[in-house]
Amino acid sequence: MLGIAADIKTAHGLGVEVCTLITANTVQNSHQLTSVYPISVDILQQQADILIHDKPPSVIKIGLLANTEQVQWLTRLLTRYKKQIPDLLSVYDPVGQASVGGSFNTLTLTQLTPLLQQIEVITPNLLEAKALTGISDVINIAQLAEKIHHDFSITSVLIKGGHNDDQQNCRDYCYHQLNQLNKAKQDSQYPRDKTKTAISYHLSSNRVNTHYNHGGGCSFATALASFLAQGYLIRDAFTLTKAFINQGLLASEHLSAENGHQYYGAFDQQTWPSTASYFPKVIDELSVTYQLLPAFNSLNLHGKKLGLYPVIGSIYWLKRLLPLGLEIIQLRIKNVSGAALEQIISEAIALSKPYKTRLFINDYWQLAIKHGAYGVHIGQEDLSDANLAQIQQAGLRLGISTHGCYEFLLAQQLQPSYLAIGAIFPTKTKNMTGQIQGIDNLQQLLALRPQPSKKQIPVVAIGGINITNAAQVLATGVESIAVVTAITEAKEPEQALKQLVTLTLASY
Ligand SMILES: Cc1ncc(COP(=O)(O)OP(=O)(O)O)c(N)n1
Ligand SMILES: Cc1nc(C(=O)O)sc1CCOP(=O)(O)O
Ligand SMILES: [Mg+2]
Repeated sequence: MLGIAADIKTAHGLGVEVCTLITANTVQNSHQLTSVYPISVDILQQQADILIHDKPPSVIKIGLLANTEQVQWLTRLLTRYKKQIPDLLSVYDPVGQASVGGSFNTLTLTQLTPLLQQIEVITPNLLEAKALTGISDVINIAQLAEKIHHDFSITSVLIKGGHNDDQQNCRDYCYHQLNQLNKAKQDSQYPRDKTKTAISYHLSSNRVNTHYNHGGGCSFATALASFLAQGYLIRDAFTLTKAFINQGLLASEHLSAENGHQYYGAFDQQTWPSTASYFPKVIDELSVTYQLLPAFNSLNLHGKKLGLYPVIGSIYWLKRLLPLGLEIIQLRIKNVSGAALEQIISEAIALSKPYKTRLFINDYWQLAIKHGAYGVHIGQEDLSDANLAQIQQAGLRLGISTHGCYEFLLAQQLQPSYLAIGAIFPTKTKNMTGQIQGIDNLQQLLALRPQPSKKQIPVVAIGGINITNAAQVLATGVESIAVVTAITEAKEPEQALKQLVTLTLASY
């Protein structure tokens, strides 16, 4: 393995246990690589055999492979491990050329192919992507990524932007085939557009001017493997990885400048990236479509707090809750369509008019516009079908569901009236498999908002919240908690609502 120190520092910085198998001793510094001394596959086999008895890996990150014997050995090893550990993921950083010049190996594509066919995630830079495809003249990232996926059946192809021409921005690209990743955590919500079999997007950040980037490629792949090992979905793992890399590069920017960018130094692996400014801009179909859309109207709270946000499924519940003086309620109708649906929505909107309560309609944005609702709540699955420009022009407020940092950053760019984060805890109201955030993730996502001095979009937490755990959720600083069953299935709903309102107000 190349960059063994970088790998260990990265994984430990991110709270992941790591075992390393060294495939070669290299003679290199940050200026040059002079020799590579491969380790025999006999030794590697013995190490793998003994380590697997300690603890099975959840992710294997592969870096330098020095010769064909090692490639063949690893191909056999991965084939065997995958039978033993069905959820095992492998991340391959196709190390070939050293960033400081010189080659680590002379492997051909034909020799590498059987191994590539065992890989789930690959992280080439532009030069490596060209070598993997045999395309030397085209700089169409999408074409390169799709060819890598197609030729080797690799589920996720992440092409790093470090070698691109753009001097201002470093744009990394992800092509992700929608089948089994992350195997361990099936994602019930994705893709937004259910007809798609693959998604692609860019993550873009300002280019950082530092020469302290030696080992950055290893750190990228190991950070990605570390986030995947912790159960993050690929889009969130990739976003966190980009933030981790930005954080490390920015940490050395001043050192590099101080020495006049004269020599190279080691990439500075740090810990969990928790500052909003390290996180990239998400560029996908949705952000491109709506890049010029103005911000949605705010909730006009005039210093008041949003408080408890009941999400209810009938006119019966609406009539029961409207007189209770809440700032916000959502009507979430499921399994009704046609005229009956329109009747319910129009009646709900009419019923809410005499009250100060802001009524949001879930999903049915056209009916919400038609009948003049205060706002509409749109989930990730509905985002590609909804016409956000129409909602905005009609003056309706918009709430968007998010589950993880990729969706949160993207939704934040759309400047809705509020953002929802869920599911905080397991819930029986909706299938949220693979999307349970917990308190830690909620806190991490809240840190992705702009500094309090800038305009912050209110955040609502949802999913499995009840009287027992509400205080814990509110302690994170969310503006509101949204609940379904904590009210609708309570023995005494008004009493439960009152308790939740008290807890919410006490948290401000
Ligand atoms: C406040 C709030 N947050 C999230 C949701 C979930 O919306 P969505 O993802 O569209 O799922 P459904 O509610 O439509 O099943 C919500 N409704 N409200
Ligand atoms: C409707 C819904 N959306 C969620 C999300 O995370 O987007 S969680 C959820 C269910 C909320 O119901 P309860 O309060 O009964 O757990
Ligand atoms: Mg919805």
